[in-house]
Amino acid sequence: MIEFRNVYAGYGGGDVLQGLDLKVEDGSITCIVGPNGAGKSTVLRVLSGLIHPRVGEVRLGGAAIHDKSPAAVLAAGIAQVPQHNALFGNLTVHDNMLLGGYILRRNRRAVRRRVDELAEIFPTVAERAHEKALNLSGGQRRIVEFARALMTGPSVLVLDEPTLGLDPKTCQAVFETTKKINSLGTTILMVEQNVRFGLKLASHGVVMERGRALLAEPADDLLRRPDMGAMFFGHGIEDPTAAPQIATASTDSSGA
Ligand SMILES: Nc1ncnc2c1ncn2[C@@H]1O[C@H](COP(=O)(O)OP(=O)(O)OP(=O)(O)O)[C@@H](O)[C@H]1O
Repeated sequence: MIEFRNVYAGYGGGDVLQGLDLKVEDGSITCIVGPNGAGKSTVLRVLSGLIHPRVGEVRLGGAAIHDKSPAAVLAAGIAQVPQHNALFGNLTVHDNMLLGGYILRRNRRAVRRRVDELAEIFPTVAERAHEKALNLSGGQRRIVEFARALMTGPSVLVLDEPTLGLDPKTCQAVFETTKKINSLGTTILMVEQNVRFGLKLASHGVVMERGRALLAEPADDLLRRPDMGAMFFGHGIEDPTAAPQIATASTDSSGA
């Protein structure tokens, strides 16, 4: 479990996080939503060791991580998928994957074995292995970015606004890839502007406002709250212009 306890943190001009308490259960997909400036991205920066809290603690599996460097946080098992365009376009998919592994390990054989494992899970990694990354479609690129972030074998994957600027088809690839990664045992913590997308994908939802967690509930319950859209986002969260339609096999067959 990841736990933020009474965290105050910011950028020098005052605290953005104002006594944040937050729990991310093992095995969950936890999505943080909230208005602009609520401090959502700051939570991720604190977690990844880019900012250290002025007050409070962040724990992973009971061990304090709030004073660690980004490299140490990665080594502890928390990996982040950059927002987008994170691949080296002129390198092949395979070489991009290798680079993801060399960050932590110099053992070439172990790194190659890990690429093979991930290529079994994500067919794109195998099928496009020798293609330059810049020749992939948006959805394929996202899949490779996610797969590469798994090269270090993290227990937690962090996604910062994974649908930002993406077309609906690529959003669908993000949706399915995230579900797959989670079903294989990786905990996901994400921040998402697209509230409907994020809460449909997540098992747990957290609503942040002014640097604190206002609500923390099962994501389905948050989605059903009639006051959510009006209270925090200025529009109904079922507004089709506010979110792409995400098709899931079990709940929705209307297509993306
Ligand atoms: N690098 C920075 N230096 C100084 N202030 C920052 C920096 N990054 C963010 N802030 C400020 O911290 C506050 C919270 O920003 P943060 O990015 O965490 O919010 P957010 O909830 O993710 O919002 P958004 O959806 O707009 O990204 C904002 O007032 C923002 O201006």
